[in-house]
Amino acid sequence: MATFLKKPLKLALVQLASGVDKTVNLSHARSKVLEAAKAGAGLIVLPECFNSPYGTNFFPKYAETLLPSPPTIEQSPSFHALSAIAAEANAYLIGGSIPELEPSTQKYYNTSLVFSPTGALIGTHRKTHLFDIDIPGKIQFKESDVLSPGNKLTVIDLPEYGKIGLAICYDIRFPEGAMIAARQGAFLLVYPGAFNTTTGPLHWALLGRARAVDNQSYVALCSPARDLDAAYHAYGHTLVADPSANIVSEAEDKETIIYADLDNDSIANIRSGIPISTQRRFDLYPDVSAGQK
Ligand SMILES: NC(=O)CC(=O)C(=O)O
Repeated sequence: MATFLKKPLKLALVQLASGVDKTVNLSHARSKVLEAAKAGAGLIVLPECFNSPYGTNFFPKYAETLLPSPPTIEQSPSFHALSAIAAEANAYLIGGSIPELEPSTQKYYNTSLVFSPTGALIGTHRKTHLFDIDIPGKIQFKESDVLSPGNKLTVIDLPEYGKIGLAICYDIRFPEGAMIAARQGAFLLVYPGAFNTTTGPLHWALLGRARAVDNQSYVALCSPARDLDAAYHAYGHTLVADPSANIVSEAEDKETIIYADLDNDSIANIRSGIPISTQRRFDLYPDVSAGQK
């Protein structure tokens, strides 16, 4: 039987309620991550923009400098908090995302930081597809007013478990990155995200299940809790889809932690029963994963 996930993994997704105070957000994230670790989670995920409100007017105010790495604590309190939390929890930690300012170019990014159980930085992802939408009478949002897009896809190796693909929110609407990660062996595709009360009911679970069925991998979507006093109303509904595209765990809109037990058999069985990964007709269409590393 093929191995994608080297040993069973308890995954925890923290649907965090964040506010305007970054220091409070960081210490609240710490307590929820430690709670998840106590429950046995080996990989813990925070939501998109977990240390700030979500909105283009907030990004410059909350942005931190991550390069050159490692930043000082003054340059990035969130980097240092996440590193310390991962080590204290003794778990892999995907730090949702934070607004980043790259000093040499003065460009802003929406960036995710991933830490090992020793607190070492093992990966970063800058949101590659910016959330620019206009649904008249419902929602207008233009991340590109402030943010620049990242220019790389991200696959990270968790040595004890295997590979994961990492992308942020709107990135999930573009299936190519997920397929590349899966074809490189990822057992899990993780999306810290903040859909809203218009696009969430329409597409959030559908996209999570779609990326799972396309790639026969686990998919994790981690949202902030909904705050009706905030300018942006996050959908919530943090969820995990299994490699057969069943939703195995899903939150409502309030703060909570959801868990899922991931195992290799669930991946290997569906891939052997419906072997789409070996049935592709690259003679009819290009192999989108060719040349990616
Ligand atoms: N917030 C996002 O990046 C994406 C989103 O809400 C959507 O695609 O819908």
